[in-house]
Amino acid sequence: LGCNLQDNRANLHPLWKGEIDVPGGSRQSPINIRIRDSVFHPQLAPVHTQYDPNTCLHIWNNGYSFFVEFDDSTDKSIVSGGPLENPFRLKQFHFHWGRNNDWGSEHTVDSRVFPAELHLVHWNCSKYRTFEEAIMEPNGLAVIGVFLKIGKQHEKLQKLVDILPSVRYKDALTEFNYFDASCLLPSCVDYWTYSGSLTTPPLTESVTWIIMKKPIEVDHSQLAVFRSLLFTAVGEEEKYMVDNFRPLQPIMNRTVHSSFE
Ligand SMILES: Cc1ccn(O)c(=O)c1
Ligand SMILES: [Zn+2]
Repeated sequence: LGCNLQDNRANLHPLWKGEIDVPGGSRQSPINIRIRDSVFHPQLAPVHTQYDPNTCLHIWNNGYSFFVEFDDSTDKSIVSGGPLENPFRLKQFHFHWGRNNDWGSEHTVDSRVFPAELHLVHWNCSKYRTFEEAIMEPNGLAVIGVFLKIGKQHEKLQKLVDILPSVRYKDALTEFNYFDASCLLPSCVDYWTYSGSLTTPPLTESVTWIIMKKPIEVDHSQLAVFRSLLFTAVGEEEKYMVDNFRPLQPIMNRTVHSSFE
C-alpha cells in the first residue's frame, strides 16, 4: 500500500512544487489515528448537521479537487454539537482519492488507508464574518471527514458523479442545485476528533477535525469517474486528477478524542 511513514518530505508535495513553509507546524493534518491511543470523552455528543439542499450552488474544479459549494450567507446549512461550542456554516465539500483503490484517503486508522476521503468544510460564523477570515484563525473551521470504501453503489452520490464530466478541466464550474449533503454521512454517529490544519495551502492550523468512524460505500465505477477529472486546464497537457492527498503529518503532542468507547 502507499507508504504511510511520516517522513521529512511531508512538506514536499508532488502537486505543490517544492518546499512549502508551514505556519507553526505543531498541529498539522492529516494524521494516522491510532485507536488504542485515542481517549474516550463521554461528554462528546453526536455531531448534528442541518443542511438545506436549496443552499447548494455549483460544482467547480479548482485544479486540485472538485468542490461542491454552498450559499453560506445564512445559517440554513450548519453543523453543531459534538466538540463544537457553537454552530458552523457549511461552505463546501470535496474529496481526496488515489490513482487506484489501494490508497487515496488523507487520514488513516491504525495505518489503514481508504481509497478516498470526503471533507465537509464548515466555518465558525459565530466568531468570524467570512470563510476566508476563518481559515486563518485557530478555531475557524470544522471539517467532517468521511472515509469511502469500495462496495455497493452510492445512489445519492450518483447524481453528483453524473455531472462531473462537465467539470473535467481546471477552472470549470457548473450549476448544481438541490443536493442534500447529509446523504453522504454514515448512519453511525461515532467519531474521532482532534485539532489540526488544512491539508492544502495555506495549511493553516484552524481546523477542528471530526473523523467519522464508519466509512460510506461507493462502487468502483463511481471512483473511476473521480479519476477521469483533470488537474489541468483546457489546452494544457492533460494530467489525471488522482493522488490529491497530503502525506501523513507528525501527531506531535496531540490527543485524539473519541465519542465512543
Ligand atoms: C478549506 C479546505 C481546503 C482544502 N481541503 O482539503 C480541506 O480539507 C479544507
Ligand atoms: Zn480536504
